[in-house]
Amino acid sequence: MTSAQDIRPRQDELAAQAQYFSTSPNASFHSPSSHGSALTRTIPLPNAKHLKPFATEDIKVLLLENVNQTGRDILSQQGYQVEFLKSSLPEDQLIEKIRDVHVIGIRSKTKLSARVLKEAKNLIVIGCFCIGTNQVDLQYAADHGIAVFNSPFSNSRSVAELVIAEIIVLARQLGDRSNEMHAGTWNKVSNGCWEIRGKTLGIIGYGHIGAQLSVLAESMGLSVIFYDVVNLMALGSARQVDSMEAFLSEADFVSCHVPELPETKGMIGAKQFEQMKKGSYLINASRGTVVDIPALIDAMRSGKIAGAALDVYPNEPAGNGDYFNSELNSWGADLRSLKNLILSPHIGGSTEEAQSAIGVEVAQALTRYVNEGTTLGAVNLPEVALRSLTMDEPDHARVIYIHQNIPGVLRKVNEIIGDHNVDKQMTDSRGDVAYLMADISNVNTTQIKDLYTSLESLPSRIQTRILY
Ligand SMILES: NC(=O)C1=CN([C@@H]2O[C@H](COP(=O)(O)OP(=O)(O)OC[C@H]3O[C@@H](n4cnc5c(N)ncnc54)[C@H](O)[C@@H]3O)[C@@H](O)[C@H]2O)C=CC1
Ligand SMILES: O=C(O)C(=O)COP(=O)(O)O
Repeated sequence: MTSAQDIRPRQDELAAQAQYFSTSPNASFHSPSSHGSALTRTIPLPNAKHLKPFATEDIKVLLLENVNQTGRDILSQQGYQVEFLKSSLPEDQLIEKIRDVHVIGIRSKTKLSARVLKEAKNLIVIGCFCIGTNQVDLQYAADHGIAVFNSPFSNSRSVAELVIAEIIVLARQLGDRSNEMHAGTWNKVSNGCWEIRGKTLGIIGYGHIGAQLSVLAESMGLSVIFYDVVNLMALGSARQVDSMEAFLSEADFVSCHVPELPETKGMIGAKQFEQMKKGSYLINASRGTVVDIPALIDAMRSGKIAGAALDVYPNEPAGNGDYFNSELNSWGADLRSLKNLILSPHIGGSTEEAQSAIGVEVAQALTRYVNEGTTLGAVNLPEVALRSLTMDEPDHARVIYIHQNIPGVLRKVNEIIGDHNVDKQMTDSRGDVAYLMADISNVNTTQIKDLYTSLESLPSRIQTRILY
């Protein structure tokens, strides 16, 4: 039986490893072949039940934006050092903190730009505890061997349910009536208030959220049409409309569910409001940049649009209690003055169910990546996995080699590892970056160090890790 003590490396082993790897190349982070030495430390863990590449207590994790307790627990139980903050950080503070950490967990607010990631010398993986990954420079991360994971659908239902609520609230001007009652005014009206039965909901972006919304809306008597750049199977009686103009002219409610992309920025602007039905409604719970807010304000003031619900904004405050101000957004005050406009603080995915599931899903992906190198579900690297290495055999090692996707690399890598018995190997590429994982046997510690040095010296190298 292996005791908990057995799976920790001895202090003298740690010291020897640290010394060995402190001599590894440590040039500037700009070069793909120059990640910090902490990434490539190989700590032997004989008899460990699960493969652990580092002394787990060396792994530093920074969690921002109030990541759910479920995720915090999973990471802490690994023995990692977990620092948890409730809000996001201003860029200068983020840069200070990110320098140190191997793992960062964020939600939709924290921008991990190339400028920030350039400072992240020890970072091997980013967990987006949300769906969207537009806040991360995915290409920069891939080019530097930093994997990015997200939770592709754990909060989709929560968003769809919120939108259903908003459709009814807008149709009945319920937000305004509630505000009036809070202010002490009784204002019983039916003018401009409608049932949703028989009306048409137009969904832009028929992905995970759009499709959930479609099913819920039909069950409440709405007809559903959708617009998407991809030809998709319509659920129930929903119908895809190919032209945006035809789509907009038919819908009573338009709800946006596209990712933030160059093509979706400002996709609903003055021209699109012009094409919408008079008295129709707009809902945006996707990303703040998708809707041109000054154009929305104009369309609502003119009476073209009878109501709108916004959950997301081009600039969002860093944390709870912060002022949703007009200094950040010149139109902030104008928005707050409009009638039948629901403003919510980016809560589409904020339910207990969604956050708890996301915490588990992303924390597990991070743990698998750190401990085993598995990239299944990564959004910016090729997806590679091998069945678990049996640690009962101490002469086994797992080689993880992230490299530029150029001709001749595999031949060179296999020349290096080919002196040993390669039990299994998998390699895949995505754009300019390739990921190789190989389990080798009949290899001792000295040979592993030689392997590491040889792999590091290849010009194609982005990152080498050897787990044993
Ligand atoms: N308010 C909130 O709290 C939340 C917001 N979101 C946002 O919602 C977005 C959508 O989420 P999912 O449905 O999971 O994404 P998804 O990737 O499953 O679906 C997006 C759909 O949009 C389509 N699309 C892409 N570009 C388009 C374009 N130019 N025109 C028309 N359609 C286009 C895609 O083909 C796809 O079918 C996320 O990217 C995220 O930004 C997600 C979760 C929570
Ligand atoms: O999942 C997403 O993409 C969201 O927009 C939800 O973001 P949040 O986790 O609430 O910051």
